[in-house]
Amino acid sequence: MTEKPSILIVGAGAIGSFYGAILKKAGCPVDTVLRSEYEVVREKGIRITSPLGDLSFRPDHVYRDGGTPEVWPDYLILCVKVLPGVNRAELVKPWMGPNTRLVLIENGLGIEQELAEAFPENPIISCLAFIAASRTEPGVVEHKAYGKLVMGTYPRGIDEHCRTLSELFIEGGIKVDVTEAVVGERWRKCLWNTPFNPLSVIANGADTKTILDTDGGEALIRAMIGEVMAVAAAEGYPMDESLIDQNIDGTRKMPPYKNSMALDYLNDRPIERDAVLGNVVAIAERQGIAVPHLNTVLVTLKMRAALEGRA
Ligand SMILES: NC(=O)C1=CN([C@@H]2O[C@H](COP(=O)(O)OP(=O)(O)OC[C@H]3O[C@@H](n4cnc5c(N)ncnc54)[C@H](OP(=O)(O)O)[C@@H]3O)[C@@H](O)[C@H]2O)C=CC1
Ligand SMILES: CC(C)(CO)C(=O)C(=O)O
Repeated sequence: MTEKPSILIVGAGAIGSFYGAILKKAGCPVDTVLRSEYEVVREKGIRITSPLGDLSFRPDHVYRDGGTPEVWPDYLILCVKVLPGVNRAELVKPWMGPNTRLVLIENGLGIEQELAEAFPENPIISCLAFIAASRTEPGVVEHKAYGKLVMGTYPRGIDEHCRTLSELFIEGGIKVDVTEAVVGERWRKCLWNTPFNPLSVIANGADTKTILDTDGGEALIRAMIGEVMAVAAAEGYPMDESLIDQNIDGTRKMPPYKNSMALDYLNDRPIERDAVLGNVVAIAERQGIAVPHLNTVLVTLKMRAALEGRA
């Protein structure tokens, strides 16, 4: 049997724990770097309930944030929230070896560049997760549904490292689409996240059904998707208008759903406002594209943050 690549998860919350468990199922050695959950995971491992079965596992090594690795991992998978004030390059630096491939499973747009600049010699694989999962208590994750990954080499292409990792995820039991144009796929995913995630926060943690069924809600979402599309097109990623209907129809078919940003808001955690919305508005400004709905939502969220002392 050939030896499987070693994996190190930095940020083993809902997403890191779930995809770490999938790679563990595929036979990879999986280590984790933890902050607040270090003690509990060292003692009890990571517990994951899932429609795929019990995915609980014990990481081969549990490191504490600020530690140093015994060996460089083949793949470092970064799954922390993308937040202002969190320097992700500094966070992963102690764990990156000369041959480590850096894998991002995080939401947002324009989130790879700073890492590509910090680690110009290391291949970067960018992934989009289509999944409903949340941490319910320290070291415990509930995977509710879905789980597909879309992944590609950043900034474009599909290299051998990306191919190998995608095959391991598939072996572990999830669906994967590999793409030559992962940045375009980020824009496609933002058609959903950029309207729904921030709006759910303004609407006090509203789920998808409440957002779409409220008088004017669907129209607002459609307008916001249209604005994201216009910015994407200006950046060289034109998309078919039919994607607006597809996003609305697909969301209506799901049970009422609270996205990851709504859950962060409801649990009094910082939200990924700039990764998901602010960066899109900044690109729109650079491109000279008017995005009045996106801008209104962004400014409103900034006001809320100012009131909460988080600006
Ligand atoms: N949950 C979901 O359903 C989906 C999430 N996503 C995206 O996936 C990404 C991860 O989200 P999710 O897993 O839900 O977030 P979680 O909050 O569940 O997990 C983030 C993890 O990062 C850890 N972390 C933060 N800083 C450090 C540090 N310095 N050292 C070690 N660990 C650290 C946190 O630890 P601590 O507890 O100490 O803060 C936590 O375990 C986000 O970009 C999100 O938008 C995408 C699709 C769906
Ligand atoms: C698309 C969705 C809703 C789940 O994959 C997500 O990205 C989120 O919860 O932020």
